[in-house]
Amino acid sequence: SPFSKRGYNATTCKKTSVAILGAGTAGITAAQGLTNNSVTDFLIVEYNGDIGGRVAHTTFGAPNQSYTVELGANWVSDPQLNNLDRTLSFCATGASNYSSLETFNQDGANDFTDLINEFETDYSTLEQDAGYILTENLQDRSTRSGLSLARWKPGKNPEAQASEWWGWDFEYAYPPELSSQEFGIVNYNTTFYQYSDANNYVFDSRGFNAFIKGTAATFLKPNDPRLLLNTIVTNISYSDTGVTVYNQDGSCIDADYAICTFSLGVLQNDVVTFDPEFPSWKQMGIETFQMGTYTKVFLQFPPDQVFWNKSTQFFLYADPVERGYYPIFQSLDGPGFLEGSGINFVTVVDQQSYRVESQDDETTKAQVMAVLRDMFGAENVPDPIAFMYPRWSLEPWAFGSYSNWPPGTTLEMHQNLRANLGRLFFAGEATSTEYYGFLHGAFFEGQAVAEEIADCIKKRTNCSSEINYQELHGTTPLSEYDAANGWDVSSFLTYGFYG
Ligand SMILES: Cc1cc2nc3c(=O)[nH]c(=O)nc-3n(C[C@H](O)[C@H](O)[C@H](O)COP(=O)(O)OP(=O)(O)OC[C@H]3O[C@@H](n4cnc5c(N)ncnc54)[C@H](O)[C@@H]3O)c2cc1C
Repeated sequence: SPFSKRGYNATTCKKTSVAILGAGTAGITAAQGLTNNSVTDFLIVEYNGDIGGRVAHTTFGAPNQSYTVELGANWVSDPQLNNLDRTLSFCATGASNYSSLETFNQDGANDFTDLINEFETDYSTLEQDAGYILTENLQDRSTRSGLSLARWKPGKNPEAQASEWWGWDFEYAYPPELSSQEFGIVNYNTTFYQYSDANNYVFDSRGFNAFIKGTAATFLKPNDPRLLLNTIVTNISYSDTGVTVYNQDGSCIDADYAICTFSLGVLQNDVVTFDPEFPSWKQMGIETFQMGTYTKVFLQFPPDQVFWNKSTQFFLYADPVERGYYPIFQSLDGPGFLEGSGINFVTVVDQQSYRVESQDDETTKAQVMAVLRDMFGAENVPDPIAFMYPRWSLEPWAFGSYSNWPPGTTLEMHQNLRANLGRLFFAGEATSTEYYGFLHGAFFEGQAVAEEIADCIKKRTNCSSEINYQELHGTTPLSEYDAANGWDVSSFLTYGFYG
């Protein structure tokens, strides 16, 4: 038997009907879904001391000038806001205006909005081609080749690269060469065309996860014994009749069913062992999808010495050497946001994130300050009074920020990531076919799995297995674009250019 199980005595395991592993968005909506279906015998097991997962915030700023800032998820679109939960509507948000943008290079202000416009025109062709790929069931390709076919060729032009980063990497946390054209476009369109292209930036002093806590409070009492915080799962044994969960503190849980909501990063890093080992179709699903990293580096300047235009939201920087080197600064000290805060933050993704997250604060601060002084003039930029950033790629309960769909990867492969193994089910942002990466992806997946399990419990029958593919094919037949494969949109023909 696996090492991690040595010393456990099965008779002392806590017994429950459903073990929910993780108290992030998917875990909490799963518990809500069970409750709504009269299944109240569940245990939620969470690594951290609080619920919320990757919707996480902290207090940032100099003494007496501190504010709540979001380390993880930050944006939510308007109708989504109401869809998710009513408590969300009371979160303070500001509308992000992506036209409120100034562009820079190493010599200061430099207007390259013509390149951004050019990218947007070619992106429309990319979208249209993605529609053909999907509806004609053609072979997928990378967004890089899709963009090249649409005549977008940034080459080594730093301003063109920055325009492209702003239009692609900023959303997916991966460059175009590592992203699927077909599903990347699906992902964007199902969110921003289906819901709304209004993207609201949350800056609520309670933190964005107030909505998850608000949701949890509708069915969990204060200190509810069903919520096991600070409990680290190390091994999960599963079969067609039940699941046993072993924790680092020596405790264990015997459950009829379990829902694993751990991030793709956690699954890929082998920090939790599964018994029996995953079959190859499952392992392939896990290893094929990608866990991205997106890092927000926060700076606070003396509020009376703010050196940027306070009516502008975004400041895009084109580095002459490295693509994606401190590319986007975002002001929180502006109308509708944290006015008077002096806070500005810069976002990096992918390889730049890994570099920033593995170096110390002082090194990163010196690099960011050098960029800001190139952009705004050394004489105008004072030293920051506060500096901080999270290290998502190193968090043992996340190992990254959110998932991405690689080029040439079929819906069948994604279904393998979603599908259950006996009584062990999976939910989270990465298992969402349309909304992977997004908070609402996790939200819907948690709910859907809960409904499925509640149904099995009520009918007193074994859950039938979710579909999986032992043999992967080059493409996915159109007939498989259905609910059984996680494809819930009524018709993709109504989106984008086919609308
Ligand atoms: C920097 C960043 C920016 C983002 N921006 C946005 C955005 O603007 N808009 C948007 O919609 N989405 C955004 N996201 C994505 C969004 O945060 C996620 O999609 C969503 O929060 C994922 O929820 P989940 O329930 O799937 O996973 P999680 O929130 O990761 O929940 C899983 C839970 O499992 C727990 N866990 C892990 N391992 C163990 C273990 N061994 N034992 C016990 N518990 C464990 C974790 O602690 C966690 O609480 C962003 C994410 C990051 C990190």
